[in-house]
Amino acid sequence: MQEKVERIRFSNVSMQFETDAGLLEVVRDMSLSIRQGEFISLVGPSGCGKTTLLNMAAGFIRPTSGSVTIDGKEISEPGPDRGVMFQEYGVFPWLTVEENIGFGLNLKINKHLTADEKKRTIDQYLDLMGLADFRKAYPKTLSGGMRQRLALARTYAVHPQFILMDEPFGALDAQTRSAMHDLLLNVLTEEGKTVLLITHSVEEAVYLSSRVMIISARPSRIREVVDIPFSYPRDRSLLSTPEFNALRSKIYDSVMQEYAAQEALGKATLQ
Ligand SMILES: Nc1ncnc2c1ncn2[C@@H]1O[C@H](COP(=O)(O)OP(=O)(O)OP(=O)(O)O)[C@@H](O)[C@H]1O
Repeated sequence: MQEKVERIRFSNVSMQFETDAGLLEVVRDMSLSIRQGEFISLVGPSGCGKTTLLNMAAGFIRPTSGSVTIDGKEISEPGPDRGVMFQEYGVFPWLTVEENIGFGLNLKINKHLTADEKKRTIDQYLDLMGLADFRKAYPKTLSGGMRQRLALARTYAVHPQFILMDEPFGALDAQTRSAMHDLLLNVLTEEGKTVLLITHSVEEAVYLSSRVMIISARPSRIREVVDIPFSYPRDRSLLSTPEFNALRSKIYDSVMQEYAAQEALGKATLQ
């Protein structure tokens, strides 16, 4: 099999934050690489530094030491090659559905697009996400699942090469969450994106990812990288196979050990 090219690389990354209680060491000497077309999930205890890592890849913050690069070039700021999606704040409440999808298309970076091309892209994503009947609606009138579909459409419409997602489905009910997983997998299979996802759901991580990285308690390092051997496209029948359940249990056990370590750390800090 041909080796896929490396796109994002964390090299010996450390991160410390100044806090009222002193210096907080969040990430210690972490190295990891993400290859073209991979779907990587980060799982680990709350507060271990997952969002901090994603923020570095997004270009929102820079590490205290070490480097984070895309195609060998140091990331120094956010860029249109990276679409970022959070649990909340994924959509602008003051814009309609179609204006939200069109937002990124109207930025300076896309000034080469004609009005016709923008409209076609907006229509395409309205259809793909099942939002065509709501194009003039404002986000507050949509359900949680529809808002997340809109956030996904907005992220996708500008065709980023990388999708960085921080617990994007955390607030959704189980059914909507499942529907979003399958929608995401469909779109990804069509467009071959490289994805970094943070999730607290081990099942979600195993179902969606090609590799799952288990992050340790603080100061975080990579405890384990688990290859997920199931081919794409995937469907929900995978969830009831013994292979899926074995991987889920194995990862869950590792994550729970790190949760216990993080909790002990919290108690030690409180003493
Ligand atoms: N700008 C900052 N200044 C000070 N401390 C920070 C800052 N950003 C993050 N932290 C601290 O760094 C630690 C890691 O935070 P981070 O949000 O990366 O964790 P996480 O693994 O994503 O957590 P969760 O799973 O709960 O979202 C936390 O203790 C947090 O309080």
